[in-house]
Amino acid sequence: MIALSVNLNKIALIRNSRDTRNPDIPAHAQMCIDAGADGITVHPRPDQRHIRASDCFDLAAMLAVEFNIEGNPMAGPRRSERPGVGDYPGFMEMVREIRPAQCTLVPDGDAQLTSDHGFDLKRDGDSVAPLVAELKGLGIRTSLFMDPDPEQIRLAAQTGADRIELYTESYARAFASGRDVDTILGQFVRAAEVATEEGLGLNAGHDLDLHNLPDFARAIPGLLEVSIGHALTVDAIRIGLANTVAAYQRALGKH
Ligand SMILES: CC(=O)[C@@H](O)[C@H](O)COP(=O)(O)O
Ligand SMILES: NCC(=O)COP(=O)(O)O
Repeated sequence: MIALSVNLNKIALIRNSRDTRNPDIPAHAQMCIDAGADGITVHPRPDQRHIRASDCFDLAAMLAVEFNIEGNPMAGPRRSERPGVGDYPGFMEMVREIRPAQCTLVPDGDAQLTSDHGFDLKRDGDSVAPLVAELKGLGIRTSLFMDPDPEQIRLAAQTGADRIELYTESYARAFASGRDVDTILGQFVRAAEVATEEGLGLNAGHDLDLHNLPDFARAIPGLLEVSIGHALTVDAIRIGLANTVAAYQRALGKH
């Protein structure tokens, strides 16, 4: 069965628009879990635009499901610019202390609007591999955010990573446009096959939604987990959180 890990970034974005604890991130996580979510994902960025370091510690203290923390392993400490908000301690510093079930390394720069590319391990493999080794040494399942590029995925296996997360925006865009869907989906099927050949577990995420998820879930061999936040949050506003989580579980083939 493919696990659904709900990403809480956009809930935190709403919370940050006021000096408030509403929505309360741990309480919202619990509602997702009560509605059937298999895990919780957050992406604490250095500017703390949405998920803050404090949210990660609050969630770690209460979650009874898998906790997946995503982020750039090279992101160092950053002083908070907002009164009452603690500083960002650095991504690896935070993960070392929290030791989540899974850590997904994402090569995001500070100026990016959102995650928009996977690792280039031809260039960065030598710097990523020691970080993977350290995280695995801490008992943390380690995943790398990757484009559906077989050569890069083979390099991901050489870093010692446990899993990769396929960056699915190209599929989501093709699905929305109706153009080249089979070709693009075929790229993801091949990427999944290579991941399995290399002994890598397979996750996927970014811009997945209720429309494009069923075909993706049916087509991709060995898919273990999807992490979904943006579209899921919008759907929850439209049809309610419990209905939304149930709808995404159905879209994954669970009834
Ligand atoms: C890595 C990825 O694709 C998403 O998990 C990421 O968390 C999206 O970040 P934003 O929610 O900041 O757009
Ligand atoms: N890793 C993908 C994720 O956690 C959420 O991405 P999105 O659904 O917000 O695009």
